[in-house]
Amino acid sequence: MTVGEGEYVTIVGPNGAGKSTAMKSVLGLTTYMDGSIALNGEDIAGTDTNTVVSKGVSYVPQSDNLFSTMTVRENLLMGAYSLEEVPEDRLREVLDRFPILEERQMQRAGTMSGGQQQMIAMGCALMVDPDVLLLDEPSAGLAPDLVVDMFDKIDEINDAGTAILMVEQNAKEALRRCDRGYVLVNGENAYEGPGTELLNDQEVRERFLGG
Ligand SMILES: Nc1ncnc2c1ncn2[C@@H]1O[C@H](COP(=O)(O)OP(=O)(O)OP(=O)(O)O)[C@@H](O)[C@H]1O
Repeated sequence: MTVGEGEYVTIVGPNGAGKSTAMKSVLGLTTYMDGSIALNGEDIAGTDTNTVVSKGVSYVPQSDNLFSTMTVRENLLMGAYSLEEVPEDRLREVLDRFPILEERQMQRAGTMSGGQQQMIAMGCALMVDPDVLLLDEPSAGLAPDLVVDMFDKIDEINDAGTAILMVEQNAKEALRRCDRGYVLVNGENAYEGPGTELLNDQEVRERFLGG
């Protein structure tokens, strides 16, 4: 799989295909037996997570992606934990990107709605101003109208220049929004191509998109 500069790439596929594992492998959060991982041409296989983040890759896990007893502001500052200094201007940019987080800065993260919690997690990941943002099922568990808001937010982040690699169960919407997509099956790329091409491919539709 590749993600180009500023590109928006989606991975879809059945449960257990290895989508989350692929992301965790990039971040050094799991072990793997084969394959290679490169960032800007540099081999980063086996690199520890902090170093991968410092090289411009950030990640929002599917669950357990925030500190529920800490405030929104504290959570965002934790996103910058790996940096030597808390970048005040970056905090400002993240709060501007998510106005609800600015309003609720002093609220405990665990008391906020599912959609808002997902925004906190995304805000945390953006604190390091990543070149590539990895998102594992950002729309999981959200009400349909919030799903649209979430995808709009991701579009905005991508439009601002951050490349996106996103795993999504909401496959049709994800493929509609992205530049390119992969359909992962049993740990292998079964199909790949521009999102709209996959969306219109009859075989992909029948096998993975519910017709
Ligand atoms: N290439 C692989 N080789 C061996 N085991 C793998 C591989 N990819 C994934 N697995 C194992 O398969 C299981 C499911 O993988 P993973 O959670 O990445 O799937 P997923 O596509 O993200 O599924 P879900 O949609 O349910 O989250 C995990 O236990 C993982 O360790």
